[in-house]
Amino acid sequence: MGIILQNGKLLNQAGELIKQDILIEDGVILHIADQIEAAGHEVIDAGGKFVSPGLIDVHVHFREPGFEAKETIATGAASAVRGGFTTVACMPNTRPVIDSVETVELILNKAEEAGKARVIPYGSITVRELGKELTDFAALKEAGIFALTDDGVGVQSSAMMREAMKQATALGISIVAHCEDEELVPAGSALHEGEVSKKHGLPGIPSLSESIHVGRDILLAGEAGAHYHVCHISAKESVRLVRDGKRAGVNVTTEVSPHHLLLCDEDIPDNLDTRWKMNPPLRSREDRAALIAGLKDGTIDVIATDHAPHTEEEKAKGMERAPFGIVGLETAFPLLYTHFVLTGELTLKELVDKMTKRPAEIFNLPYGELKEGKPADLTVIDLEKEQAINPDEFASKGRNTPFFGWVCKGWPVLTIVNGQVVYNG
Ligand SMILES: NC(=O)N[C@@H](CC(=O)O)C(=O)O
Ligand SMILES: [Zn+2]
Ligand SMILES: [Zn+2]
Repeated sequence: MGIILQNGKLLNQAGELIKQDILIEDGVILHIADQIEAAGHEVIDAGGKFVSPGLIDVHVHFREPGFEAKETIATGAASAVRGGFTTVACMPNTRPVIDSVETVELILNKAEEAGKARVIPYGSITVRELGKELTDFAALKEAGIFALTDDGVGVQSSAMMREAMKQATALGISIVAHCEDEELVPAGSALHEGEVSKKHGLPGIPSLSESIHVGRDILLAGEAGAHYHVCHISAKESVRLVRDGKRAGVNVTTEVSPHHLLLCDEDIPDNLDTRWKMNPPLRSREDRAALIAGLKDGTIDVIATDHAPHTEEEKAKGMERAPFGIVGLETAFPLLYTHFVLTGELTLKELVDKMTKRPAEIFNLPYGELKEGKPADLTVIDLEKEQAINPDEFASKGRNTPFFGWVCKGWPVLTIVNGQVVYNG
């Protein structure tokens, strides 16, 4: 016996919403048609709502092992499916760092136990993310990593990155980079270096600290023939470099976070509330415009949340001392739908593709599309439902979001992973 999801509306190639039924059996999409007879199957009525391929997020921080007060794999995976995400790739800046087969296995086991979103761990590029010694890429690949990254910090040594690109390419693994040249980042800086940091008399984080690594790495990726992916792109110069790299035939891809698309440094309140503190920082209004342009012209491939939960106590330490990072899984779709699709900046299909099909394509995942024979990962989204963002309702332990109180439409109401209903809100 399978499940029939009846009465949902699916996007077709032309971007129109068409009413279709979906038959799911043994975790797989068996059949999609205008109408499928119940014939003994369990029926779920989608009530005319939008049925999307399950959302994919290639950049989340789940904090386990080591920082379980911020988030665990179970709470992170529950947060993911509440936000409509069926597959998430979790970052290795845990303690221990995900630099060994044992830690990869621990995460895969915890994710399996949680039984919510599919969680695929990144392995670190360097041992303990210290930038001194490469990890055993072949062993990590064998253990089931998503890709390699030292997210949280940049790989400072060009020689180390050059060698990483060579080894990863030989094994068919992507290199994913947090781009930050530490020498260009003043101690204690928290805001983008610009008018707003000046106004507050604070040292700033220059765009160059990101763009220098983006440029360097695109050259290295070109040499190695690597797939190189830039994390949380934030500066207009970085967008230009990625655009040029693509034109030159380098296999460079990039992601942007909802907060960098929606906010800029001018939006940071004068009291310097730490819910506006993340790395990279909110940059200028022109940077934000360049990110939107890059998203539209395909320079920026995907949207990823960089979900980065921290405790209330840590975030209460003030702009200079609080940790960088905001949560994002449970607000991404409604925020982007409301502020980009309903405003006419993006079509629904463009937004959904950046959160499903495209991340699957660039990382070779068998998900991201509603097609017969594909794993049954899908999300029912109520495009009419309107409500305010309320962090107290999050499944995540993290409550640190600058979007509290924002009224949005487009809330995920039902999430299915591998044919199992894992969220029904
Ligand atoms: N983005 C952030 O502000 N913080 C991330 C680290 C990172 O993504 O670089 C974290 O781990 O908290
Ligand atoms: Zn990062
Ligand atoms: Zn991150």
